[in-house]
Amino acid sequence: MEFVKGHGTENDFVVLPDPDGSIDLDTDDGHLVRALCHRRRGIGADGVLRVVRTDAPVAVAAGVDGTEATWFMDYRNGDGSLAEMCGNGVRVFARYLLDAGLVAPGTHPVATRAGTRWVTVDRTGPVTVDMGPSVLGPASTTVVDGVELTGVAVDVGNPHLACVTGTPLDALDLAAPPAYDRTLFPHGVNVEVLTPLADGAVRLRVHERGSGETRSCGTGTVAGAVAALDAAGRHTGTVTVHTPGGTLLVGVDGATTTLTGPAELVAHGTWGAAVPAGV
Ligand SMILES: N[C@@H](CCC[C@H](N)C(=O)O)C(=O)O
Repeated sequence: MEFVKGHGTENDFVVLPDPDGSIDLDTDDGHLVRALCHRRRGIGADGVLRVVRTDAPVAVAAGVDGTEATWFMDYRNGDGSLAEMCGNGVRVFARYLLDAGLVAPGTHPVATRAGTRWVTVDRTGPVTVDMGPSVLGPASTTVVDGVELTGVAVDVGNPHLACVTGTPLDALDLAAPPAYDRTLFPHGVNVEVLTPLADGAVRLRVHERGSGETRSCGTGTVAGAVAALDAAGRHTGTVTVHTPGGTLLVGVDGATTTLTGPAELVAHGTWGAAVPAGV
């Protein structure tokens, strides 16, 4: 099985070219995905980006909208679970499409479980995705490393709880899944902790549903920017988001949000391993 390894601000992915959608990623609740993403026994990644044609049976069965897009980003978290969207992933996905000669430099639609996203990619430089509108929800609390934090629900196609806090970020242990309101987030949630907006910028860390603490999260970055603006009494603006893995730029206007940052492919190879038990 051919694979490509890529990352966006160190949020890393195994890219699986599978135009016909013939690779079985579903058996045993995503056993193959867990094996690929395992950092000791596999390739190692936060998630898998399967590259599938929108007219392939698995894409049709997933209910993706193939009217505009030729390619479906079938995203899986490192634990094998499905997620609706991945902001860094879709930028790496576009980098792969360009590198593989499947699209030309420019702006292209990519189908995701959260709908179509338009991604602008060139041979070099950052990749920008129109993330669509972010929807602010109610306030809610979480407990991170024994510290109770208040945040705001933000729907970026996938669920987030973004907590703007004065608590020093570096001291927090984000390895364990934070507690959250299961009524508000019945399908789980990604939890961001971030500093208040200062000089147009924030620092942000994240615990991702299905992947644990990651070095960056694109949808989380947008959720954090929207929450930081909201906390500052604003609903539009441009926010520079510093994550442990790098810096992203978020634009928020009345209609949509955009996410800009690096997206790189770093390796390609062949996965030939028998899928190990116990992952
Ligand atoms: N890292 C991604 C988000 C991946 C999905 C997330 N863990 C979820 O389950 O919703 C990003 O860059 O947005």
